[in-house]
Amino acid sequence: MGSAFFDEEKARAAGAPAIGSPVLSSKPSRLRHAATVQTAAALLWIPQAGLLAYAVGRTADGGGLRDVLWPAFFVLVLGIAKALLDAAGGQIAFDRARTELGLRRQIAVAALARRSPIDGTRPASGRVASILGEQAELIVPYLSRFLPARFKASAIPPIILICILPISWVAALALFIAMPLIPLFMALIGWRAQAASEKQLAATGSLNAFLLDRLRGLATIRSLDAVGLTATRLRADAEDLKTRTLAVLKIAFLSSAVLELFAALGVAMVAVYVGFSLLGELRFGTWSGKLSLTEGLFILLLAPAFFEPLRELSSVWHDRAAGEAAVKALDSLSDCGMEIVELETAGSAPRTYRFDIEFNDVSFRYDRSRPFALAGFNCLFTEGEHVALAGASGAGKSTLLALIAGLAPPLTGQVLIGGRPVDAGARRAMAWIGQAPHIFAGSLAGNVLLGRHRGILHEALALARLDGVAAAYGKRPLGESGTGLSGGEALRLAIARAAANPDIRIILADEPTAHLDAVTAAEITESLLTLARGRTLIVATHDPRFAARMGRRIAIGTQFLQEAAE
Ligand SMILES: Nc1ncnc2c1ncn2[C@@H]1O[C@H](COP(=O)(O)OP(=O)(O)OP(=O)(O)O)[C@@H](O)[C@H]1O
Repeated sequence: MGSAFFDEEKARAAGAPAIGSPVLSSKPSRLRHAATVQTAAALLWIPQAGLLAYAVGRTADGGGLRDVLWPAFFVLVLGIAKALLDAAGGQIAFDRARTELGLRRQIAVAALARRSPIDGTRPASGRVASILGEQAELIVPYLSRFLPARFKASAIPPIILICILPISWVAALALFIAMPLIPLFMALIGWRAQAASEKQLAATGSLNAFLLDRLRGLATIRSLDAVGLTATRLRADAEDLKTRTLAVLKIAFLSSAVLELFAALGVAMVAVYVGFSLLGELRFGTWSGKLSLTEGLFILLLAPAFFEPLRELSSVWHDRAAGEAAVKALDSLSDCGMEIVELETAGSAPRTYRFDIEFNDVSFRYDRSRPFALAGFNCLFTEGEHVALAGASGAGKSTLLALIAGLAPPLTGQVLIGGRPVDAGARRAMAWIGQAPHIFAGSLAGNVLLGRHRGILHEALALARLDGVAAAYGKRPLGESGTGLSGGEALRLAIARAAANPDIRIILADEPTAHLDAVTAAEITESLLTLARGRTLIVATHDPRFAARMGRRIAIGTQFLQEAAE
């Protein structure tokens, strides 16, 4: 089911990291290219500073216009090259980051699509929407800004140091002393920042999940006068999120303040040394006696550039914490849970043989802590049979239907359809009619056809006895989640959907007449029986009148199976 629209192998081949891989390490070469280009752009400041210092020095020594114009021209050319390189590097990094995000999202969506709808441990929809839509976006600044900034911060300061050292060992020493303090403090802060970001993202996810859940159940909340309580809980959650967001911001401000302090100290030390050297007060620290104006200016121009990459790293430091937390959150969506049966592509061609359904010694339980929902179950449903599954509530009737549909694999034993495990071909021939079918936003006809050809619409509506309702609605859209349709009409819509699919050979119905009045239940029964002519119909039901219309009745018990031919 899930793999029908996403090929994980393809995504991997395109460079997506494996599910659960905590670091974004796939195809790092393009990011390294981007970082190299941006580093080259930043390094162009060194010749620019040299040219500027030379021009000022020559002017001070009484040079003419010629000594200023040529350096000015080259400074301009280098400036243009620097801007172009910087823009190109930024674009490459951004493109790569968006591609990586897309692949990560695809993997998470594919993993979610594989999760069985009967898996109670599936992440809440609100949390999934928050992670996939909002939190995942934090990966882009992490990749496009933090990783290149880290590369620049590790490459540029040493190169500038190498340029300054031959002129003045004191200036180089001042920068060298200030440099390691910054990464040290950043690392200490970053360690706290990631934990804070993870907590903040978790709080965002759970607030979204809570909000979506309560919005869905707004009618229940109002009818049970629980609005106040819900609002109090929502306020508490929002307060919690506020506290966590402020904690993240506090760390972000702290890291900026620490960096600014050390950067300012470093530049100030160099400026004081250069100033006093030029005034002739200090006569040490160079390899060749006195510091000239050109040399002093060159050092002064390079000192802020020495700290610039570290400053940039600090400004994106928070992106790293948030990005890594987002990667973790996205990966958590790919955690293994109960998965639907793998639908092999080989079996995806329409099946032409008999659709007998066979249970061979099938056992199933939802998780280790629960008792078996089905234990050692053996049964054969021959094609075209109409079977009622009876049994006490919780006996395992819905579970049996779910196993036929391949919504989960059996723990032991086999479920075979036409002698083969459930595959795409068998799935295509199945219709599932539950008690509360999902109604999509849109018209009634659109909901019945689900993209199929309109030619079949009239017949499907007539079979489900839904033509009157359809005529009343016309092209008007149905209310959200089918508001405006009665329970019986929603069920008829589900029957019409099945009738609109000509490939249906097996109909699985889970208590279709529950909660309906006797007349509507009888109508639904008739529609289902008409739909099931020449097809297999397996119905889990507590309705004795419906069960009496079936060809066979099977009593399901947790520990036993009793079959009774009618
Ligand atoms: N998604 C689920 N996750 C965990 N346990 C489940 C899940 N669905 C059902 N169960 C448990 O499995 C057992 C069988 O449930 P099942 O829904 O198959 O019974 P049923 O016969 O269809 O019941 P009913 O007639 O009330 O619909 C029950 O103990 C139930 O609590």
